[in-house]
Amino acid sequence: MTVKLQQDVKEFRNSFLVLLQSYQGDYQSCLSDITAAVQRTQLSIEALQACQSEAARLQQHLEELESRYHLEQQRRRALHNSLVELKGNIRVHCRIRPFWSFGHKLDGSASQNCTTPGEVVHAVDDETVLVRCALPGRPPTDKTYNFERVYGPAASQAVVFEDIRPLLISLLDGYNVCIMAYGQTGSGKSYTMLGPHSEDDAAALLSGVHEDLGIIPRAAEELFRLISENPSRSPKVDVSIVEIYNNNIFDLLAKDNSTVMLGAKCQMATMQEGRSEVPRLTCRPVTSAEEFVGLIHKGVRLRVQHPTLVHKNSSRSHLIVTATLTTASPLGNTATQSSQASLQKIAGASNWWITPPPASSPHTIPADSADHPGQVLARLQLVDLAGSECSAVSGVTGLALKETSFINRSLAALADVLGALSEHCDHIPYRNSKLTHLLQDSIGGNAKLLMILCVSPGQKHMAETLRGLTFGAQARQVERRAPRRRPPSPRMQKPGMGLAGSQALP
Ligand SMILES: Nc1ncnc2c1ncn2[C@@H]1O[C@H](COP(=O)(O)OP(=O)(O)OP(=O)(O)O)[C@@H](O)[C@H]1O
Repeated sequence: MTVKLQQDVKEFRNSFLVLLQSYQGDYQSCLSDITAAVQRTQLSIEALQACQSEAARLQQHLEELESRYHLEQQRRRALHNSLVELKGNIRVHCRIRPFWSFGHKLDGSASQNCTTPGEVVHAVDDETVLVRCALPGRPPTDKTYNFERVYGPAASQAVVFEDIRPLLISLLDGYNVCIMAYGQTGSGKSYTMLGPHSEDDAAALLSGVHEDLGIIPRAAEELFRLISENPSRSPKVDVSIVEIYNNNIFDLLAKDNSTVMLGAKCQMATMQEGRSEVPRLTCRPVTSAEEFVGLIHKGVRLRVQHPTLVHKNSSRSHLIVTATLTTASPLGNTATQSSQASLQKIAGASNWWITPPPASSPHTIPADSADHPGQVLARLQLVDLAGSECSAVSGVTGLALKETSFINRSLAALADVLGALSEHCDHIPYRNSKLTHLLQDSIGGNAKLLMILCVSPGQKHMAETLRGLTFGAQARQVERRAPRRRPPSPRMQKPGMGLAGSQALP
């Protein structure tokens, strides 16, 4: 019995030992698996860390490349601007207004730089516009247009004005400057130049919140800010406002009560030297941005506006605001031939803000009279053109149809003038329309001319949009004389009388 028990215990021990050995084998292989897995994990962590540091290196490299690219872009743009200036090209900026479905404004972000069905015009980058042309029965095609600057629908009034600011510095440097908004009806010209409309009062478009203000009130503010930076040579500023309605010129600042509805009708006259002028045009001196904007209020209230199917507050006339700057020349009316030579030198200097000579100098002249000889004169023209439109689309009839046809004819005359200029024709047909006749010196003369091409992004406006973009692209091709500073002329005309009257340096 005892022997049997001992035998059982021995067998149990043996089988236990076999079992234990097999578990030990499993344990060993498990352990080596775990060790291998840990090693693999460590390798992965190291690889991950290596990847992470490589990604950080690439990110840094990318940031460096991006900043170099932006720098290069800025340099390229500066070179392009110098080239444009040297060749006397017209600068064209294009602004795409927000998209409104069913002709109504979308609220908030819906219209901001994202694609909505029916929205066919896009800003690809800040120099390229893309139009997705989808005609029924044809595969969609993309057309691109390049301009000096392109603003998408989200661009604020402040961003648009930032690119205008240098032109005001040029104005105070003695250059004539013209900024003109062109585009289809309802494409945002008045919004860009003046600000948003008020339902009841057209002039209230200037009294909105500051961030909504357009180029004209901002330019008035900037002009007087720049003037205040150098009070010793404060120029005198005179403002005139005219509209061209049905190919007639109306003085919107005329006092005459009988003309209160439209302003006084004016004629153009050609002076002996061939300059075109509007005689007896009202010209008001202003001493602050508020006074300047006050006059614009007065003028805009008289401007002709009618609703069309496209646009409720459609401007039916071209509005031209002219600010004329008169200041004391650094040399006075006793200037001799040699002083005239230094005058030319000063006119060619990089900064117009020239410290006046000491009071004892024989060249010193009083700075406060517009008629005083030896004055430097520069002119700023701000133009809100009436909208180009297809009468079939805008739904106009009767008198409105007549207005539309005058608007379209004057814009066609503008296109003809630009076409003749770009082909360097001997005859430029400025006199085919009051608009081109009045703006002759700004378009073909020595002014720095910026055209702001406003476009609607919707499919239904595509034909007009393509026409406008083609017009803008052609305008960019026009090479005029390089803009010149006005020389301080010994006998300067009275400011404001000659809207188009400026003389180039010889
Ligand atoms: N960028 C913009 N952001 C917000 N609203 C805009 C913008 N552009 C235009 N609008 C609005 O669109 C409407 C039409 O614009 P606007 O009156 O400036 O067009 P227009 O081109 O001057 O038209 P018209 O030639 O018929 O006078 C207005 O209600 C204006 O406030």
